[in-house]
Amino acid sequence: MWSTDSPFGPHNLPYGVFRHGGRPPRIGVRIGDSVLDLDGAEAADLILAGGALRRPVLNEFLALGRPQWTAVRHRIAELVTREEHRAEIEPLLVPLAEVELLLPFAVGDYVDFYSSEHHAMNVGRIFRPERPALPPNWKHLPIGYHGRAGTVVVSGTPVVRPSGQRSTPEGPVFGPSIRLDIEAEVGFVVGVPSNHGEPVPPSRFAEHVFGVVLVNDWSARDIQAWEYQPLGPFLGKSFATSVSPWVVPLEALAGAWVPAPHQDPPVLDYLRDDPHVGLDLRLAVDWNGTRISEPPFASMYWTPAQQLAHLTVNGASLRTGDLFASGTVSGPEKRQTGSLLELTLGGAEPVRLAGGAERTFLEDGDTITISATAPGLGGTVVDLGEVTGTVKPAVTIASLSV
Ligand SMILES: O=C(O)/C=C/C(=O)CC(=O)CC(=O)O
Ligand SMILES: [Ca+2]
Ligand SMILES: [Mg+2]
Repeated sequence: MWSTDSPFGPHNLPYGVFRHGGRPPRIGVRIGDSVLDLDGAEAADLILAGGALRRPVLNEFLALGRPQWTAVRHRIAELVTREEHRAEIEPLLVPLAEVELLLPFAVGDYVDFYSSEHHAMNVGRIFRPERPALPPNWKHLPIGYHGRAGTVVVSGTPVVRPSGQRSTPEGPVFGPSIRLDIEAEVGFVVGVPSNHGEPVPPSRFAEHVFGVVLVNDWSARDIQAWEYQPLGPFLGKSFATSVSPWVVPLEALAGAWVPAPHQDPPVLDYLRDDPHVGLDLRLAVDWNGTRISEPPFASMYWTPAQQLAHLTVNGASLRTGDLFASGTVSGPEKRQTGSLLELTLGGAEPVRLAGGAERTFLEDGDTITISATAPGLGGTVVDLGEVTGTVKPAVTIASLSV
């Protein structure tokens, strides 16, 4: 049976969807280096969830709401910690190494925020050197945009280098991006929908949000810089957004809430959260195996509850499976930035990787892995797993049948 010594012990219990032995996708929960087959557990009446665990995605389970999430979590914890259940669950355990992990939920709407003050300052200086680094609205509302849910992919999915327009002194040219970048982010997964027309205040965050994934918001900086004004990110970010395969329930992060940075000027009433707290998630970014950055999520200026309140304040409704990402996580130090744009100062200062290779932006064949841990209750550690992706060469127009 498992103990909390493992960062994937019974205090974590993240949910995912896996394929094993040629069978259709099933919902499972990670425990240690195994996956507990929850489809099998519900079929055997070891867990009662009204059939929601016998589906190929988490959505029906996500829609059940917090009382049911808690009940199922307690039951799973019992099953994996009590000796009396060993014989029942042993046939339902699959080695992690033998499974393929799939996108765990059907993504509804996808929103990406811009909530790290350090990131916004850094990018502002690089993209708009002639203007104040922070736009005038930045400290009054969590800036965001609606992204492309259909290109959210699970960790491990190859990322094909996008082609598009970029600006040159001779005018715009078309071709594969030459400034392909990453953005290390944290994504929040909505379970319980809201009514169209009714804002969701910060106090109701935990009623609606089920849990957390890690996000890499791949970004083509050259395409982005040319296209984004005045409407915001479009093709420079819509080609792929990778998420980690394990959705870590908010309950597993109960020991990770910390006071969020003080907000000055004070925010408008609808954005006031009490307590004003963020999550102490410690991210790490590896480039071809070299650790290049350790972004601290606790430094985010806008909290997830404020982001949720803002994105619904106009009456926009939430749907099960909606994903809202925090925005790039960058701390105050250079080795804490969540994008290569920042780490290389806009491509001016290369990063040296193990083996001596120098990089500014991503080359074909490069692999980026974002991982994270959080403090758990009682001195434990909660592992959020990782989101990884390898860059594949651009598909050239000539190779397509037009
Ligand atoms: O400042 C800009 O024009 C652009 C900023 C970004 O690209 C960042 C973005 O996608 C939002 C974020 O991840 O923080
Ligand atoms: Ca982003
Ligand atoms: Mg994206």
